[in-house]
Amino acid sequence: MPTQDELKLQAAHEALRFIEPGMVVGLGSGSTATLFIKLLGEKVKKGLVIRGIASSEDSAKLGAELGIPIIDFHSATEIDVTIDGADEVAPGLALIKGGGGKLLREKIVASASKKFIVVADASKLVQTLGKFPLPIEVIPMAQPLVSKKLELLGLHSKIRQAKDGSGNYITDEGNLILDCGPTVIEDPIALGEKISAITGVVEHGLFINFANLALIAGESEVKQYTRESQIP
Ligand SMILES: O=C[C@H](O)[C@H](O)[C@H](O)COP(=O)(O)O
Repeated sequence: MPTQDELKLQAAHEALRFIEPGMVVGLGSGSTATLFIKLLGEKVKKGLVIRGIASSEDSAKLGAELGIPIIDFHSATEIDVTIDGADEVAPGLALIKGGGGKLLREKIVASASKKFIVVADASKLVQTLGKFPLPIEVIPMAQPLVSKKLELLGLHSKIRQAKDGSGNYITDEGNLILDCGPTVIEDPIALGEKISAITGVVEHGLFINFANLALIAGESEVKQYTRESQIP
């Protein structure tokens, strides 16, 4: 049986089929998107001409190291296709993202993308979002207020800590991440609107109506899911 890392690699590999010469490609963040960036870097070394817009400092650095020309929204305001990972993929291709803390720039990149393709292994498929704690990016000064208001929505939040033990995790934009739940998110659109209405919230990790396609690697194959697909 393939390992989870092997499955992630298979999904990332499948995404290469959607890249054409001359495209502006959105570079996602996280372990699966990183595998895709590495594969894309190999193609660029062999002569593929594309430009990348990165969804995090990490992905920008990696892309540049691999020889992918990294541009920003001053050079192009439209992205042909973005390849990114997800923490949960539910029916309708409703997603939770932000497990790696990059949700804000990821959502900006997704919002500028003509096509947004999720790459993941089958463990990310769920019927209902929320088992993975929902990440919310908040302005540091507002955190206690935001946490209190999230409680009123039934969301118990914790400030994310940096993995190296240096204290609070700080995003690329200098903010905090609150991880909320686990919970059961029956109506992600309604919940997203309520969270966004809290002053001090910068962005949340619910990505609804962003993804057009998901490439999900299971034991025997990489399956394509659209918004109409049943999630097994
Ligand atoms: O902030 C991180 C991103 O949203 C990632 O794309 C997400 O957490 C999935 O990451 P991974 O591919 O490592 O499971």
